Amino acid sequence: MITAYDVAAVRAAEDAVRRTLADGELMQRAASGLADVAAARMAEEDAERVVVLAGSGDNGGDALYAAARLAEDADVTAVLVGSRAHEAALAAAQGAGVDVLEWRSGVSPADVREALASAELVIDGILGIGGRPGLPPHLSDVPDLIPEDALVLAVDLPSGLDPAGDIRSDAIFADETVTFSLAKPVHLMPATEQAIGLLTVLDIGVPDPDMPAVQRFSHTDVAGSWPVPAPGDDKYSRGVLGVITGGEHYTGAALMSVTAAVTAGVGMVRYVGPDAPTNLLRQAAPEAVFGVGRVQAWAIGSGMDVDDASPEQLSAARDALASDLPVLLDAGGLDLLERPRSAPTLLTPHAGELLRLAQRLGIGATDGGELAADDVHRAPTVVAREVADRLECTVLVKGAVTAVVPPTATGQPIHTQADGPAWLATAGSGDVLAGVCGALLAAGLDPLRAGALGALVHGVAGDRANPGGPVRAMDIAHEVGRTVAHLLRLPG
Ligand SMILES: NC(=O)C1=CN([C@@H]2O[C@H](COP(=O)(O)OP(=O)(O)OC[C@H]3O[C@@H](n4cnc5c(N)ncnc54)[C@H](OP(=O)(O)O)[C@@H]3O)[C@@H](O)[C@H]2O)[C@@H](O)CC1
Ligand SMILES: Nc1ncnc2c1ncn2[C@@H]1O[C@H](COP(=O)(O)OP(=O)(O)O)[C@@H](O)[C@H]1O
Repeated sequence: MITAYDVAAVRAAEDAVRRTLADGELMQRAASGLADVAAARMAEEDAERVVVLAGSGDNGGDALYAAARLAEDADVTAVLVGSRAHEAALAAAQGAGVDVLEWRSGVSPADVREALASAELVIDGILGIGGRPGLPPHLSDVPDLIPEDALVLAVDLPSGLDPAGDIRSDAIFADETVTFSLAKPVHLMPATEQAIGLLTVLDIGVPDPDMPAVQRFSHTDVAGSWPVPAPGDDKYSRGVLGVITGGEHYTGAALMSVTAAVTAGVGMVRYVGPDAPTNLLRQAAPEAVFGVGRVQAWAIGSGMDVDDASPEQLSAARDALASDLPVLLDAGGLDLLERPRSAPTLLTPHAGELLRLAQRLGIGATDGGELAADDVHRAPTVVAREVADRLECTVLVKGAVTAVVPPTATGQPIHTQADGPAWLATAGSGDVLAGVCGALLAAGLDPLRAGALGALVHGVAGDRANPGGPVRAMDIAHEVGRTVAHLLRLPG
């Protein structure tokens, strides 16, 4: 399990350790680890010219101490970009022969532009966990001044990112981020992760706080979490999933969700839908049985328009929502949930569906205006959290980084997964995800685990279905069973 802790918990853990150490020792550990990583990358890339961007806080201090260490073997320039600089670290850098330039405000000075233009490695120590989202205004063109082929190493986090990972903002994009002992939400959240690059966590001796803020399953966690049948199991004890998806128009959604549930290893699927998808399924997914019956969980709504759904589908969906069984709601099914349920409930919207759902619930933008697509794009997990709190259910927001957000009152961490290639953005891919997560709900997993493990397996299956190339949704569905077998075999 990969785990991240919120900034307040990280600071408290660091403070507790710092009190037991000599003054400045923790920063020395951070700087020395950072310099080792930088030196290793320079050796790999045959790079000699380093530019260190150093801000006002301790993040700049880490970067300047690392600059001092690197100056023994490389040509190092430090650019002071904040209103102040960490005094002792600056003195160390100067003492080691680092060339120091200043860019404290206004447009970039010519000597800074020149240094950056010839940099082979740029160390970004402008802002760390004390940063507010967005680059300081005078530094907004820093990303454009860094040469395309220079390696960018961020200290703790790429400057400009929201340390809490809630809000998307202008930031430096790193090839690698070196953080210290503990990952923070910024490293794992959908609004920020894409700027992190490779994440390297260096141990500087800070122990894990009690409560994580974000968790992520690794591939090797699947073996301990996936429902594996025991000799005494039968198809009913393994879990029957009721599937109410597709319709006369979106027949394929029924096929993809049912196929994925079957290949994910559900005990049995009962499909409820009109003639066209039913006839298709009789041919293409003969494992399914048809009509309402006893189930352990429901997956409702993929490719199902509430205005167009069959009366049998609508009545089965309403009965499911009124029952005490776990329910997954996707796509059109999201329109059916009007109030909190007492049973486990997992919503699986993409960004557009999340916007529609939030608007229907009267959730506004932070400035008090009407919520718009851009608000969801900027802060997907913040909107998902509002929906989760109001409907007392778990909300899985799909994307390159998929986040599974429980209601605040549960005190559970958010889960995020980023296991699949962008080729997964293809019609029907979400229907497959609904089938996999539904199978896990039917097996008795809670919505948070069902959503996170489902997203992991869906992503890995998408990759394995055609490594490095395009993938069609049905191929993801067909790959799910083999993917589960592959993941279950991984050594722990
Ligand atoms: N804690 C530990 O034990 C260890 C910590 N370590 C390191 O310390 C780092 C945290 O250091 P930190 O707390 O000094 O915060 P940091 O991010 O460097 O500077 C924030 C300052 O910048 C400013 N500012 C903020 N946002 C801004 C913006 N958008 N635009 C413009 N200015 C902005 C703001 O100043 P203000 O504007 O409020 O006056 C604030 O004071 C951490 O990431 C890690 O690298 C390691 O050494 C290991 C041990
Ligand atoms: N850029 C991306 N990288 C990786 N996965 C993605 C990306 N974009 C979308 N996905 C995944 O593809 C699936 C798309 O689901 P969805 O939008 O509901 O498609 P549909 O409604 O056509 O079935 C989701 O699982 C999502 O996480």
